[in-house]
Amino acid sequence: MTHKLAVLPGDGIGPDIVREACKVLEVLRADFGLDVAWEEAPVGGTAYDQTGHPLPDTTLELAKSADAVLLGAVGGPQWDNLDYTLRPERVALLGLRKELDLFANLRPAKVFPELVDASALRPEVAEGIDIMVVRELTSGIYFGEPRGVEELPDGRRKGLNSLVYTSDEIERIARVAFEIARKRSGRVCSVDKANVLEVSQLWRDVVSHVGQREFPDVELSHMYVDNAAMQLVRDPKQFDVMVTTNMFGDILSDEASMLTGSIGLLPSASLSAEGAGMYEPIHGSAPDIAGIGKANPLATILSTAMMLRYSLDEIELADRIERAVGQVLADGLRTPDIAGEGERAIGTAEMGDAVVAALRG
Ligand SMILES: NC(=O)C1=CN([C@@H]2O[C@H](COP(=O)(O)OP(=O)(O)OC[C@H]3O[C@@H](n4cnc5c(N)ncnc54)[C@H](O)[C@@H]3O)[C@@H](O)[C@H]2O)C=CC1
Ligand SMILES: CC(C)CC(=O)C(=O)O
Ligand SMILES: [Mg+2]
Repeated sequence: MTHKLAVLPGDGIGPDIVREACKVLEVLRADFGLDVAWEEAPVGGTAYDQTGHPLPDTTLELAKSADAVLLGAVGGPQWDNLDYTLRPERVALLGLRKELDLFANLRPAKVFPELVDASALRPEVAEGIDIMVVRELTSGIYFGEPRGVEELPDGRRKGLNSLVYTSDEIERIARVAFEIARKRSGRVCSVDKANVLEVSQLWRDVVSHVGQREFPDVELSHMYVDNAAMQLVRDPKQFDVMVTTNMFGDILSDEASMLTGSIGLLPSASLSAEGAGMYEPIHGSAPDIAGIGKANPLATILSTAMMLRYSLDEIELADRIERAVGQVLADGLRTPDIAGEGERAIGTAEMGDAVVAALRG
C-alpha cells in the first residue's frame, strides 16, 4: 500500500532543507521501489501570511490523515511580534504536537566517525558518542496552565508559565525510554531538578516506580539538569538513553548537537501511542541563513530515515539513507557549519545531491 506523507516545509530554511529530503524520497521511489506519495501544505509564519493562521485546518487535517509528517521548521523575526495566540512556534508546532498527541520525542545524538574533528570536544572525548535523548513533548512548561502576562494593580506586569506533569504523562514517556534502553545498552539516566521542583520529585518517583515494576533489567540513574548539562560536555559517553521533560530535553538536545559537530546534523522523531509520527530536524528556521544555500540538510535527511524506520517500517531503506550520509561525510563533503578551517564548503543543494548520488551508488 502507498505510504501517504504530509510534507510541511514551513519557514526560514525549512523549504531549503525539506527540498533536499524530498530528493531523497524521489530516489527511493524511483530506484528502490518505495511506494510513497506526498502532499505539501503551508505551516507556520508562511501559512499565517497566506491564510491568517499558522496551522490552517487543511494542513492539520492533512497531517492527521497521513501515515507520517515531515516538517522543516517554523518561526522567524517577521512573526516575533504577533500576539502569542498567533505565533507560529506556539500555534503550529505545539499545535501539531498536541493535536497528534506526539508525546515521545526521540533525539539521537551520534558522532559520525568522519566528523570527530567537527565536534566541540576533544577528539578522544567525542569519538563514539551515541546518546538517545527521550524528551516528553506534549506537556510540561510549554503547555501548562495558567500562563500569560497580566497587569498588576501597582502598574507592574507579571509573567506566568506553569510546569505541570501528571503521573500518567510521566509513566508513558518513562516506558518509551526504558523500552529503547532495552534495545541499546540497558541504561537510562532520568534528568530532573528534584532538589527544587515538586514536579521533578514526582517525575523521579514515577520514573523509579516504572523502572522497578516493569523494567528491573534496565539500570536507572537520576541526575539534576544543571549537572547533566555539564556532564554532557565533560564525559558524554557516560550517557546512553536520557529521559527528561519538555523544556530540559529541548535545551539538552541543542547542547548535545554540538558534541556531534552541528545542530544541522540532529534529526528527531515525535511519536504518539496510536502510531502517528512527525519527523523534523531539532533546529529551528535559522533565519540568518535562509534561502542562501548555507543550511545543512542532513538533519532533515536523517529525520526522513527515522520516518522510514519508525512510521513506514522500511528499515532497510532507512539504513541505506544513513549509510549514504556516512558516505558523503567520508568523501569529505561539508556544508559551512561542519567545514573545518580552510576546508571547502558546499551548499545545501549540493549536499542533497551528494546524498542522492551516494544512495544510487
Ligand atoms: N522546530 C522548530 O520549528 C523550531 C523553531 N524555532 C524557531 O526558529 C527561529 C530561529 O531560532 P534560533 O533560536 O535562531 O534557532 P535555530 O536553530 O533556528 O538557529 C540557531 C543557530 O544554528 C544555525 N542553524 C540551525 N539550523 C542549521 C542548519 N540546518 N545548518 C546550519 N546551521 C544551522 C542557525 O544559522 C543559527 O546560527 C525562531 O523563530 C525560533 O522560535 C526554534 C527551534 C525549533
Ligand atoms: C520552538 C519550540 C516550541 C520548540 C523547540 O525549540 C524544539 O522543539 O526544539
Ligand atoms: Mg529546540
